[in-house]
Amino acid sequence: MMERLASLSPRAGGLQTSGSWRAVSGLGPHLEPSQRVLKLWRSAHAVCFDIDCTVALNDQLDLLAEFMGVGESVAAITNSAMDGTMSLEEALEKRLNVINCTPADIQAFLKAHPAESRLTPGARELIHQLQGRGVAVYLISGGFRELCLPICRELGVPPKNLFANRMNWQVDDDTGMPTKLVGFDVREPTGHQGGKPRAIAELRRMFPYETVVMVGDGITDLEAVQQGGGADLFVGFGGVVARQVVMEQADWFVDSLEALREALPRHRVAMIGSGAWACTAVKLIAENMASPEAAEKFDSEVRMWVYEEEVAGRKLTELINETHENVKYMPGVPLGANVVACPDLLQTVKDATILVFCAPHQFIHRIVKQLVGHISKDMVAISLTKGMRVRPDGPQLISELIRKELGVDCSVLMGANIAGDIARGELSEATIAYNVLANGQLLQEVFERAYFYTTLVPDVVGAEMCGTLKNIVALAAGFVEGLGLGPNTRAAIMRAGLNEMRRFAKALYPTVRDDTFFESCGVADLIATCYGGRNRLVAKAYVEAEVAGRRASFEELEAQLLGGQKLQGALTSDEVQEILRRRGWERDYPLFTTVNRIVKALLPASSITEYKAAAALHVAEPAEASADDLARLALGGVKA
Ligand SMILES: NC(=O)C1=CN([C@@H]2O[C@H](COP(=O)(O)OP(=O)(O)OC[C@H]3O[C@@H](n4cnc5c(N)ncnc54)[C@H](O)[C@@H]3O)[C@@H](O)[C@H]2O)C=CC1
Ligand SMILES: O=C(CO)COP(=O)(O)O
Repeated sequence: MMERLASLSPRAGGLQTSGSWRAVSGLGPHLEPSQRVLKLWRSAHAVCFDIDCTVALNDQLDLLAEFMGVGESVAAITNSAMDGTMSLEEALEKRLNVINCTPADIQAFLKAHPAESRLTPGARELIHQLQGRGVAVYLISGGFRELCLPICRELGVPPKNLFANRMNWQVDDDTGMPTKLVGFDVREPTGHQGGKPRAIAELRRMFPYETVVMVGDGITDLEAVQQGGGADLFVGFGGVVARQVVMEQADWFVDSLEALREALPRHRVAMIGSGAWACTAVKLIAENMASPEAAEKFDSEVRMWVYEEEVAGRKLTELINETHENVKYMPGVPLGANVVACPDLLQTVKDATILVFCAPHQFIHRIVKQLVGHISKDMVAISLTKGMRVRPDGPQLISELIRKELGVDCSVLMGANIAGDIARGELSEATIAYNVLANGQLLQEVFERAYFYTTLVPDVVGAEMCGTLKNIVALAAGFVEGLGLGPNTRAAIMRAGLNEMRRFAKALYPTVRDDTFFESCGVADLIATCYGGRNRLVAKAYVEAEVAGRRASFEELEAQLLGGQKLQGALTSDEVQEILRRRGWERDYPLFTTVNRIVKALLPASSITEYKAAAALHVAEPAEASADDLARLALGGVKA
């Protein structure tokens, strides 16, 4: 086919584009797409397909005519319309007159020619793949609904996305049943010249599609880019019939739908971070990307940015690439042979379409700054980092930072996700919070595993506030555990913590939804972290050291106990306290305030059980609380 097309020379002289709103792309045939064309195809928000001789192997009306024994005379009229030598209205009218069928004839025709036998090879797969990427697919046909609907259904396109003509029937006065074909409903845009651009303009009025592509074989499809408000790109299809005018004027001319499918980009995921959770998350992602079902949509390779360091005299990236294991942060867990560790941040994100941020929160700002100017605005970002930044003008969540600095949409994944347990395949759940539903759904495909359930919620800020603030409550839970107290006290502290989390989140961001606190990112993460996390572990050790008279700072304990992993709660406590202090809210959040006073060694850890009183004390910084206050607290003598 390609050889035949290549040998056809474009029509001599200028192309007829009378009244067109933009110049055609130049003399064709354009058998290879230009960069501009590829970009439009790959960024399409909606793709409109012609049916006859495009997604279907025949012209449906011609096939019906053949079935009715008037094939030749109707085919001649069809070709005149497709080549532009007869108006569409006139051709439709003439063809229907010649066919002159009854409803029973149509039923018999559909039975003799089931929709699946009429599909062009590759049509179903292409449409399925486009829909899987969140692209809206429409069928816009100059044919008739009666014949096109079964094709629409067979292709998985919702019937409401079909634009086509309707036959008019004479109705029997006695039975009320249709009996005889008497023309067509002229109110449908598709029954007229310029009907396809009009249908597209109507779609654009209803939906915010930035880029719309029309794919078809005929002159009426080409019109879609020649009139204002129509499509942005016209792909001529010559796999069934190659029409000279279409071949010459199409922005891109293909002879197989497979070529369009192959030109769709595959997503590529890059992970930024290589600690315990980053490694576990990359393992989940790599398992998904390596699966045969993902091959059409995703590149199997997942690059992981590693903050380079030496481990046993070797570079960590080299060790990971040799052993497929992060021997320092997640030893004994195979990450997947398709994970490639990379010490160069820009190299890691090159060609990526999905960026996963999972570095400890104190490093994110520096990382993001290095990425500015190297990230396409189409990139889909997600943050797994739990924490926030505090600037003089107020708090900034990590997703806000990413969105603002890089100009990309940023979702978050938060939940009860102790990294080591998930790495061993223990069932867990997570919340994916999105701003753009299509991005949330795409990210679900990236993360969801049989042992890792994900739920979508439309509250990014709420989910991220939950993930951030529960780290403070986990410190309180660790203090309680270190004091040797039982479940009642831990539950009391967790309940009070949840209450402060919710109030604080809503005070800062009134759009935060209460429901979010019942998702995995809310109460479930609070429970998991208060019973099993690193914040709890270090806080417990802090109390034990204090009780044993060997005071150790959080930094010392982090280094001693976590082997390079980072504690987020102590920093977050300082950051949140800064906001409370500036806004004069310290007494409204007594648990947060008391935890911070303990973290800063202004109060003993035992004051956690009297957090209301402890927060009400006047504790001036940097001077510590008075010896009297401390003594009273230690003895449990202070009342709220
Ligand atoms: N570990 C867990 O179970 C979970 C962690 N998270 C969150 O995920 C985020 C990342 O935590 P993990 O992956 O567990 O990391 P981690 O705490 O296990 O490891 C620390 C990471 O920081 C890197 N690092 C050290 N210095 C750095 C620097 N100057 N610049 C950049 N990176 C540097 C290290 O190379 C290492 O990859 C945190 O916000 C944490 O709260 C969320 C859910 C579960
Ligand atoms: O966020 C976590 C679990 O969901 C991990 O918490 P830690 O950092 O306290 O281990």
